[in-house]
Amino acid sequence: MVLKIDLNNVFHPLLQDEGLKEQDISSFKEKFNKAFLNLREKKEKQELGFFHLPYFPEEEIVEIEKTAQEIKEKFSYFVVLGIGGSALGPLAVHTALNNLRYNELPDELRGGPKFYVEDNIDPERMASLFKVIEPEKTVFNVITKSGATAETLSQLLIVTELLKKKVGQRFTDHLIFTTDPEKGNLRALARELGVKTFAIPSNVGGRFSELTPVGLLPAAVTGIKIRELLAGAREMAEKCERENLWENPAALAAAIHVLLLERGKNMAVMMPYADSLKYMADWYAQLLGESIGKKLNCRGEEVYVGQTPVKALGVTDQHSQVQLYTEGPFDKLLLFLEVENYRNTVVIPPDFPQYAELKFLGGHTLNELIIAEKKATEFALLKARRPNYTIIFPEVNPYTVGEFLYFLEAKIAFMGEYLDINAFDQPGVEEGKKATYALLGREGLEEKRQEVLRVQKDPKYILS
Ligand SMILES: O=P(O)(O)OC[C@H]1O[C@](O)(CO)[C@@H](O)[C@@H]1O
Repeated sequence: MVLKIDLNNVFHPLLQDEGLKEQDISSFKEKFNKAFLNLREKKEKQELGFFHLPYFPEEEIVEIEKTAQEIKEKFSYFVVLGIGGSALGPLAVHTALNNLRYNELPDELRGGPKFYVEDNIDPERMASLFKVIEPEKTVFNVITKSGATAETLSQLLIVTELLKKKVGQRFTDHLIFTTDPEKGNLRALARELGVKTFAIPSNVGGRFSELTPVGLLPAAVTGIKIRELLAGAREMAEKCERENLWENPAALAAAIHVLLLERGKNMAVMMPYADSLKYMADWYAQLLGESIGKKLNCRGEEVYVGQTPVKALGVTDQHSQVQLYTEGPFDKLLLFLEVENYRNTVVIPPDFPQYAELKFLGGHTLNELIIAEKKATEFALLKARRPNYTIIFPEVNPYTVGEFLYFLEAKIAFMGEYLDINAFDQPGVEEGKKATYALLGREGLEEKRQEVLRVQKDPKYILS
């Protein structure tokens, strides 16, 4: 059961000038050949580690599975502390593959301990976490690729104090670190404290790290078959090696995004028709936003390129955003996520004579209804000349999720090549990070602090 990618509604004649023609793809072949060779070279030189993740070393998988088993036996709560790529993947995969009400299930029906992903540092949220977990029965998985992210390290300080109060010097038994193999504060702390630590390969950036211990450990702890995830990613990796543009799913989808971006489709909506895939749109928003939103190209010229990610949920957002998608500006490319077989079936009862006007619904299932609504929306968008494409999950399972994650990562890598930008850095977030540290009084940043404080707020623009 493999993922299918339906591109009909990108090439459909009903789209008229808003869509693409097959010739557009043919004329893109030269760009593809160059991108393909560049990526192959980067892969061979071990510059882009995510390409190798589907072939994750067996001994590391065994170690993850062993640790996950120990956690399941000893702990009742597993809390991820991380942000961005260190949180969105674990959350998306958990939501996709575990019961949607996982934490509410009785112990015997859950695949592992109760699971929380704490990315934001909203104090109300953090305080509320401490009302539902028991620290002495909790393991905190601190995830940060750089080992230097202020949000995550603040959380580490907070839970360390809490743990010390509850379990004393054994607090390190309640911590697991996932970080760079060599660099960063967290790696140094791990050495000093002797905390169990997993490595994120140094050539894998945060937003491409879901198929490393970043995602694999939380998945294994909550009962997800991580070998299946990797097997799905492997199948997709092989497809993304194809040297023919029409047969290479990542390269073709990337070409479509770039061609349509050049024609003003500067927004990319992801709209899953499944609550289980809702957080995939959050994960993808970071992947697309941070990777493709760039001021400079690889030659240092100012290009200000990007495709703004928009998150939506079918059918919920049919009653919220779809009006805009069908009649608003012609600036969007939509990506639907469709599920052929949901893991549950709910029947709409047929025999309620007193509800005569509802007869057309009775006897169907919610499964039929949600699929019909997706197809109807897709049709309405097509008629309104809005290009869209669909990734079809025969079923949401570890294998198809593995395929999906890898497909989108490879697509982003191709987009970066086509656009001649570095899809693997994020210089635009550095100014804000530095200003935060300066405001908190970090040594050596006094000048920056003064610069931030000089940007005065004019009271006349503050209303109350
Ligand atoms: O995993 P880290 O290093 O803590 O970084 C968290 C996130 O911060 C960023 O560096 C910037 O937002 C992301 O790219 C990254 O996923």
